[in-house]
Amino acid sequence: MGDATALDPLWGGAATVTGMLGTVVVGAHFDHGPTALLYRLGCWIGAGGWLTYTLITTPWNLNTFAALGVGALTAGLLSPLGRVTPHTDRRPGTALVLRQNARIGIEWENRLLRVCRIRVTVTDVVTWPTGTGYDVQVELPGGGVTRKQVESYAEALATDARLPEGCGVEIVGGPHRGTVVLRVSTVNRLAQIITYPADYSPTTVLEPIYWGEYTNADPAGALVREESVLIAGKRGSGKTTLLQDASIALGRCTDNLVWHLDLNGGGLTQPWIDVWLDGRVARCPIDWAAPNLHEGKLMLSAAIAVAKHRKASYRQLKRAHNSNLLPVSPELPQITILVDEGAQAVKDRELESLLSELQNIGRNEAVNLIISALRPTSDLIPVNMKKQTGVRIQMHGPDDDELGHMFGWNRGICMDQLAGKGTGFASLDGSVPRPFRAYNVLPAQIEQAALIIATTRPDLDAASAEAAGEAYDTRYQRMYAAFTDLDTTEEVPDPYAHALNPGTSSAPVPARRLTVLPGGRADSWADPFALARRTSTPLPVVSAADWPEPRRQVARARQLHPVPAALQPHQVPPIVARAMAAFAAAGTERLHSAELADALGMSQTELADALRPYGIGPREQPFKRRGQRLRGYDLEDFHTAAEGHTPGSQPGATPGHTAV
Ligand SMILES: Nc1ncnc2c1ncn2[C@@H]1O[C@H](COP(=O)(O)OP(=O)(O)OP(=O)(O)O)[C@@H](O)[C@H]1O
Repeated sequence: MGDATALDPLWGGAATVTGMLGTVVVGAHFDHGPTALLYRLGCWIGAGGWLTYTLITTPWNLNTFAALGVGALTAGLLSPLGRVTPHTDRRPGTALVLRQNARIGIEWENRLLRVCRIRVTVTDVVTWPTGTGYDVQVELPGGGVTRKQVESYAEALATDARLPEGCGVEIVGGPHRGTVVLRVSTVNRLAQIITYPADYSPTTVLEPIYWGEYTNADPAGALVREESVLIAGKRGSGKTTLLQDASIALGRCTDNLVWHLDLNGGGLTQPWIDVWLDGRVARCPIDWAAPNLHEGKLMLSAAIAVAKHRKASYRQLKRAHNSNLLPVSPELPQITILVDEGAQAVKDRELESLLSELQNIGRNEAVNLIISALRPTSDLIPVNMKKQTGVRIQMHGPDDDELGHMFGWNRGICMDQLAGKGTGFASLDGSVPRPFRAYNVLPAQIEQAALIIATTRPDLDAASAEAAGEAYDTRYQRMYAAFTDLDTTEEVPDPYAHALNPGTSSAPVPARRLTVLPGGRADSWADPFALARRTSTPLPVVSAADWPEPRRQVARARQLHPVPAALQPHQVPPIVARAMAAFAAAGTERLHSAELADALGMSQTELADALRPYGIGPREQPFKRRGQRLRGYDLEDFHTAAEGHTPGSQPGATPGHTAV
């Protein structure tokens, strides 16, 4: 046939070799397995050999046709061998796992036998999507081996596995009590600083709030509708930063009010309320802040009064909702008191008993506590307070003992698993403590959040405000004085006294001097409200921006950000609040129309239509952003609308603005 076609028989050999090589390469790439590979190679050899032979001789005789027929028949009969089936790998145990994880499974079975003397079966190995570790699911043997036994070996297992510094093995429950999941981190994600995600959009306290990330990048947080939180850590370990994370997360909840109790001079609160003191927002983002002992007692007494009042007054509401738990809402918000440096607070016996009483009675009535302390020991946190706390957090420090004091002993955790400031262990309702990193948050970001939260946070329901009494009504005057470095014993002139009480002169407000009486249970000592009533004249509730400037340069800020004359309770329309959140997320005060529309998931026309009723429209003058000169929106217009809007009011169009 070679003569007839003028083809050299070498081409037959070349085609055979090329086909075989191709089969090997493709087979290796797709992991076809040895049987399929041998079958395919056999086919190439048979077909290639026949072709070469016929090129040398001729196909036109009975022998070559018989050989062709026998070859084709054999290939057909053996064809099932050439079928490619998905590759599986059977490991010791019952389950099938992917081949790259099989080795890990066998390693961990051997390790558990070596370190814990427990013969387990690995049933699954799942690599984390972040690539920073993996979960090993193991089946415990029968005969009384428990999860707790494995837990106590967590540190030894991490050492045996030669995990990098800062990485560890967490032992958590599996689908049933006979299984355990070992969460093995292989990259020290805790060593990476994570900033608070710039999302200040409205949310609810009925869902968990988040303050950081676990090692596998899951969000770290807790549901704080009912559970109180205890955060312990040495100085500089990141407690205040964590409380700031919680303040942002809770501030975003439209059914929660944040109160701060910081006896170290109010450092926790200051970055929040500067925007209010400077007159940039009409409402204080933090509903009440107590920077000293006297104010702290007023606050806690008011909180207890609210809780007791709610217990008695909202029975019908609970019945209507068929719920034992007070149904919180923007009209009936939870109050969460964040106490920075609780040790200072519990040094004072009266404050301590107020805190304890509130913690005992406030759960159902949605008056909750988040407390930080230097140590989780009974000298700094009363035993009962710790016992009543469902969410416990211990920040990083040099002493492993602190973990024992906080979570109990032999939990298989150690400080080596953490990575310094801002990292800690969190345990929710007695669960195995998990290492996490708290979001880092800097003052500029708190200010951004404060601008939004000042407009989206709820007001205390009227009934609770009445129960909280005069101390609550007049809190802003005292906060203003305390946070602008005014001496609270100084006389603060009241510019509204004359206007509100015609016929009287603009009398100065008497100094507030509260005497705190020592000793006894909360109900045995003097009512701080009565003291406050005796020593202070009631003042109207007004915006800080309307008060006389004390020692701050607020005039310039007021010129830049004029605020309405009086502080009126009002609600910000959701579209305005969402847009403000988009500005904050973008970290800018001006956004092009397309950018804002994209951020809100609307078309530009829909956006313009939605904002028009509030008098907001794109600015006439285009502005440059990211190299493009286009028309867009200015945050200032949203602030004006947010501050000016009251329910039922008819907002008019802002002069100078036109719709898209
Ligand atoms: N989550 C974090 N990420 C990165 N750095 C952090 C984090 N938390 C805290 N830090 C760093 O640690 C420093 C101290 O933090 P912070 O003031 O929150 O600690 P603290 O425990 O409240 O201290 P103190 O008890 O002295 O008030 C911060 O200035 C910051 O540099």
